[in-house]
Amino acid sequence: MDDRGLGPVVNALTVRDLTVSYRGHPAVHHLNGALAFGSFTAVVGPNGAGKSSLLGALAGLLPYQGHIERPHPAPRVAYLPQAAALDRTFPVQVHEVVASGLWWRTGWWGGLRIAEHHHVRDALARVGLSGFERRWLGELSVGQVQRVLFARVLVQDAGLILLDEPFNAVDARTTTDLLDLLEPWRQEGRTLVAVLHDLNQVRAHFDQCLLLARECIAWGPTAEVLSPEHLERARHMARSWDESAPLCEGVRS
Ligand SMILES: Nc1ncnc2c1ncn2[C@@H]1O[C@H](COP(=O)(O)OP(=O)(O)OP(=O)(O)O)[C@@H](O)[C@H]1O
Repeated sequence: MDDRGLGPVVNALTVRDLTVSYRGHPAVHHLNGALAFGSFTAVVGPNGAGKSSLLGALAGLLPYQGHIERPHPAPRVAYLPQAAALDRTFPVQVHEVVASGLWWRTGWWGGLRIAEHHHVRDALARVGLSGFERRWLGELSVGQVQRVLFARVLVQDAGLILLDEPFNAVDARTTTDLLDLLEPWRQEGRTLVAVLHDLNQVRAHFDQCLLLARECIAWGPTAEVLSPEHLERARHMARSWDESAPLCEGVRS
């Protein structure tokens, strides 16, 4: 939650005046706030609100202006991209995708030892894909691919987990199964940020919420953030976006 004026808070991550832009057009404007350790934060907002751009910057994948501050030692970060960003034609097997989440144990070019193979197998079992190790990614359904990506997150054993639309285009049963994986993370004290569109899911599973419409509409306890006034303001902002507007002064791409 936003820590301005609230005194010392131990945060997994703090953003100060964060702006993410593409060719000078800001997708996220001057964002300030923080993620308390162990908090579950949903990022919501209309299409084009900058939610994926924010996660990309937090994951260290996109350039930004402003500051992203992490404690020392910083928690390891796991990032689950939007399914649409994944090339499912890439010839890779399920066990390789999951094992890529073990780089922090093996190094980028390290081979897997027995223990790592067991981690991969156990993670696949937890997401309901026992025996799928040698299947090609391109053979799997959208929901099964999402389970594979969750298995990769599980083996990453990260303190800060970033999920971009993790339940997009997956059926109700898969969503329920994957939502069940989140609750242990709460008990384990992991910090979670997820981009979501289903506000009922947000209310049920996330104590904190950031409502984004390129700028912050509200950031704090979910019940306060998802008020009719805030949601209407976000909708209103989205109607007024002009993709051909002049570049924001001082903003680099
Ligand atoms: N790679 C890119 N190059 C140029 N512009 C981009 C790029 N990615 C996103 N944008 C622009 O940044 C703005 C925010 O996009 P972003 O994908 O972050 O929004 P979002 O809230 O995640 O949207 P959605 O809910 O549709 O996934 C949009 O105007 C989009 O066109």
